[in-house]
Amino acid sequence: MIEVDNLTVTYGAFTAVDDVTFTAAAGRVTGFLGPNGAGKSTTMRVMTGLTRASTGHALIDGRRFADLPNPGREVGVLLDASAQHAGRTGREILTIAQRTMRLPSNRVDEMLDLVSLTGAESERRVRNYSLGMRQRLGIATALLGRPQSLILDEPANGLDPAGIRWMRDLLRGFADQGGTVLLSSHLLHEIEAIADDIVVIGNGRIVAQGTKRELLESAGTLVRSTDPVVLTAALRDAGHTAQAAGGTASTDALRTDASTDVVGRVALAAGVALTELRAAEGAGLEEMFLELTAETQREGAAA
Ligand SMILES: Nc1ncnc2c1ncn2[C@@H]1O[C@H](COP(=O)(O)OP(=O)(O)OP(=O)(O)O)[C@@H](O)[C@H]1O
Repeated sequence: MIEVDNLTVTYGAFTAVDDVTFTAAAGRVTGFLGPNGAGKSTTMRVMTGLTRASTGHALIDGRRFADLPNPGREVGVLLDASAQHAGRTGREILTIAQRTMRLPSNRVDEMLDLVSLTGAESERRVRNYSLGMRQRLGIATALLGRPQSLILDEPANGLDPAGIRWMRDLLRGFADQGGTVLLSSHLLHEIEAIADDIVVIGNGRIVAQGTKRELLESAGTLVRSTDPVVLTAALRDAGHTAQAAGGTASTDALRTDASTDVVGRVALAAGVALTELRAAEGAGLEEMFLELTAETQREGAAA
């Protein structure tokens, strides 16, 4: 289990992480989702002892990373796949990690097999690896010490579709065996496809968290009509929320907390023809994410 309690990180006058609290539970995949610059990497750097918390703390199975006697055996970390020593081969990098963690030497070949790096590829210098190969090597390094927890920053970055599927299955299997997986992404569909629990961060603050199901249910109903202005007013008069879906005014789609049958009745009474009516779940997490982070997005801020 990974616990983050009231974590704040400031750089001078700038607050990169602002009183963040969440838990990534054992046996579950927790997706840490947010736009660029939201504070995901900074939070993960605190978890792994690379950045100091200004206040609050992050614990891995009840202990700070710095207090773990052999950290690689407790928590597998992949923060930046390109940060590996470019002049070493993949095999050398794994072998050094294997020795540092005092693991049996056959773990290196086991991990190379697991991440599908061939013998020839493992002898190639990392500077000649593709980004996807670096990610695979990074995941191999993270898993080497049979840790109970994984902390992965944008692990799908650079993987092709088959690689993304492979990683998803790997992390699912890890969680199903009781492991804790925390992975960050700004790729909403990736998180939606893999996560059990989701923590959404924007401008250093948690803007939503819960199980994927809860967050999708809270997405409400999506409705398109011939007259969104009249329908918005009618829904609000009936005591419901109604706003442009996706946080923009340039669409005829509305999101409301009213159920689909209520929307149908309100629209009929208001004389508005509906062109689409469905649970917003089908629209996926993306709209909710855009809406939740509209104020914190760079594009949103510039608009
Ligand atoms: N050492 C530092 N000094 C000053 N500001 C920093 C430092 N490290 C990070 N920041 C700032 O903190 C904010 C959060 O950055 P962070 O890397 O945690 O975001 P992120 O959510 O991981 O974004 P991305 O998806 O782009 O990787 C950014 O505005 C960043 O510029």
